[in-house]
Amino acid sequence: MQGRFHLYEGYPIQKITLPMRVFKLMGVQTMIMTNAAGGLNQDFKVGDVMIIKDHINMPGFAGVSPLCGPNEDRFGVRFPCMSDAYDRELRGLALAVGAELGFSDFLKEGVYCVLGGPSFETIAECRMLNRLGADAVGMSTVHEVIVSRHAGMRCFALSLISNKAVMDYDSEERANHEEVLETGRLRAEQLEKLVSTLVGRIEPNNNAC
Ligand SMILES: O=P(O)(O)O[C@H]1O[C@H](CO)[C@@H](O)[C@H]1O
Ligand code: HPA
Repeated sequence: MQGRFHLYEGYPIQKITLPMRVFKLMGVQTMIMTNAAGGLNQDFKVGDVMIIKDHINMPGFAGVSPLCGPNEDRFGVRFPCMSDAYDRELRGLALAVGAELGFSDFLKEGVYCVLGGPSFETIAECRMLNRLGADAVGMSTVHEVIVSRHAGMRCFALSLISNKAVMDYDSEERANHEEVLETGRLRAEQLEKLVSTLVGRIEPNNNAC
């Protein structure tokens, strides 16, 4: 996909995730997703690339899920498991490929938390999310992962740490979209190399539904 839809754009969550079901019907077995995210983990630097190992679905806590409504049995079960949402094998492969490409310095692993946006987080919210176990925060991806997993596709996702979440009341830093876009431009070529090399190494998913 060239870009994606977001909750904050006003789309119903089922429309945001419709492309995943289209991919499933096209025979796609593995979903690779990328996003830009604010770094909550104090060890992360702007420009780091975080392999997502798990997520915290904040909108889900409030009953906002792309799977709300009658279950589409054609795609998956009513109550899909999410404890293995981000494929362990693909995460390992990405770390290995990243090391081969000399990217280990900026390749990390962590937990992504999705919020609705479009406002960036307050300082208190960033502190809370970090204490809850999130390493990065953003406004996308998790809904797509949930629908992909429901449909039995494997998921792999990367967050580019485009900015550091502001955690300190004395800080002069302010989250802004220009910085997000600029960091994206700086890492674009390396991210492309990482993803294309990874794709070349992925074996077909023989366990796919
Ligand atoms: O998650 P993606 O779409 O990469 O973009 C992230 O960057 C934008 C904010 O700068 C938001 O859309 C947020 O979700
Ligand atoms: N917060 C939420 N979403 C984001 C951020 C952030 O700091 N950076 C990029 N997307």
